[in-house]
Amino acid sequence: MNPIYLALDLPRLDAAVALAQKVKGHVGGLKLGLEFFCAHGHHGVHELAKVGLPIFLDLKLHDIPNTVAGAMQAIHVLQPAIVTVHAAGGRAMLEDAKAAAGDHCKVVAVTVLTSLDDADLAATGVGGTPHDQVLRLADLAQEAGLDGIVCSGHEVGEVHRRWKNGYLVVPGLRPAEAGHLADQKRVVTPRSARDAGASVLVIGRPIARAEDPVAAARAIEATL
Ligand SMILES: O=C(O)c1cc(=O)[nH]c(=O)n1[C@@H]1O[C@H](COP(=O)(O)O)[C@@H](O)[C@H]1O
Repeated sequence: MNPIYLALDLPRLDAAVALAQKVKGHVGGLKLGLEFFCAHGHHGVHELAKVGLPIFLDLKLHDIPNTVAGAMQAIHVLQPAIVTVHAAGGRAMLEDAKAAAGDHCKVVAVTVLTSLDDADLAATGVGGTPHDQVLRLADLAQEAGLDGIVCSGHEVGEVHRRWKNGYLVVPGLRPAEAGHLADQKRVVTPRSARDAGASVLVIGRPIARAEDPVAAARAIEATL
C-alpha cells in the first residue's frame, strides 16, 4: 500500500479536488487539515471523499476530555480513517478521544510539531530535547490506548523500536533534490522516514506546489 498521504493545505475547494484527482494514482490517502476544515467544513470533506481515497482528518484536537470526545463524535459522520489529537492534552483526554472515535478510525497523537527545534521547545517551558519529549509523549499515547503518534523522521526510528505495532505518522518530509524547508525544522527525506519505520508519510508542498504535481508524486513514490 502506498504510504503517502497528500496534505491538501489549499484555500480553494475546487483546487483541492482537482489536485487530488490528478495525483490519486500516486498517493495512498488525502490529509485534510485545519486550513481546509476551517474553510470548507463537512461539505469539503464529503467532496474530497468522492475521490475514493482514505481521508486523514488532521484536526489536532486539544481541549478538556469532554470537549474532545464531543468533537470526535461530531465527525463520525465523515468516516475518517485517521484523526489527530495533541498528546499534550493529557492521558484522560487521549483515552476519551479514543473511546469516542469508534472502531474504524485510528486516533494518533501529535507529539512535538516538526516546525519546532530545541530552542522553540525550550521557549514553551518544556525541558529536554524534542527527541526526549517525543518519546515521553509516545509512551503516554501508548498507555492511553491510542493507535499511534505523529513525530518527525528524527525520532520515528526510536519510537518504532519501543512501540512495534504503533501507527507512526511522519510529516516534515522533503525529497533530497527539493529541499525547501519553509516553516519545517525537523526534516528528513521520505525514504529515510520509511526505512526508520514510518507507517504514513505526510507530504504537502513538495507535491502541491510543484510545477508538475503528478511528476513530483511519482518521483517521490519511486524513491520508496
Ligand atoms: O499532524 C500533522 O500532520 C503535522 C504535524 C507536524 O508535526 N508537522 C506537520 O507539518 N504536520 C502537517 O503535515 C503537513 C506538512 O506539509 P508540508 O510541509 O507542506 O509537506 C501540514 O499539513 C502540517 O499541518
